[in-house]
Amino acid sequence: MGRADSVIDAGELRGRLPAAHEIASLEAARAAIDEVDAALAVLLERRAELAEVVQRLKPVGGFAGRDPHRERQIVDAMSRHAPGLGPERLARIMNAVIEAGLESAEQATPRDDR
Ligand SMILES: O=C(O)C(=O)C[C@]1(C(=O)O)C=C[C@@H](O)C=C1
Repeated sequence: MGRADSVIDAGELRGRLPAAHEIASLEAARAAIDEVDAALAVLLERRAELAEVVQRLKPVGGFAGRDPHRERQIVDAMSRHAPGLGPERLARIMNAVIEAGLESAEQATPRDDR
């Protein structure tokens, strides 16, 4: 499902992650969560770095240049990989992720036009 030149194939990643239904103890479930969260942290940080680049390239970056259409596209695309979570929850999660990225970009490269 990933692009040919993609370094992260979402389908392949799903297969390598701990399978929830195979976990029976609290300790094992928390250990699996810790593992997933470590990967999530790496991905979230990289995503914020990429979003920062976008802010520098866009004619109007930061919160002032927020693009609801693009954000809907992101959630729709992600929904296909996370049908169990559902688009509404995913939209709330991604709203927080996007806002954190914009805040982080603002700190890294403060703009004087907002
Ligand atoms: O794609 C953009 O235009 C961005 O600024 C990046 C991004 C994102 O974090 O993905 C951030 C804010 C926009 O509202 C939409 C998407």
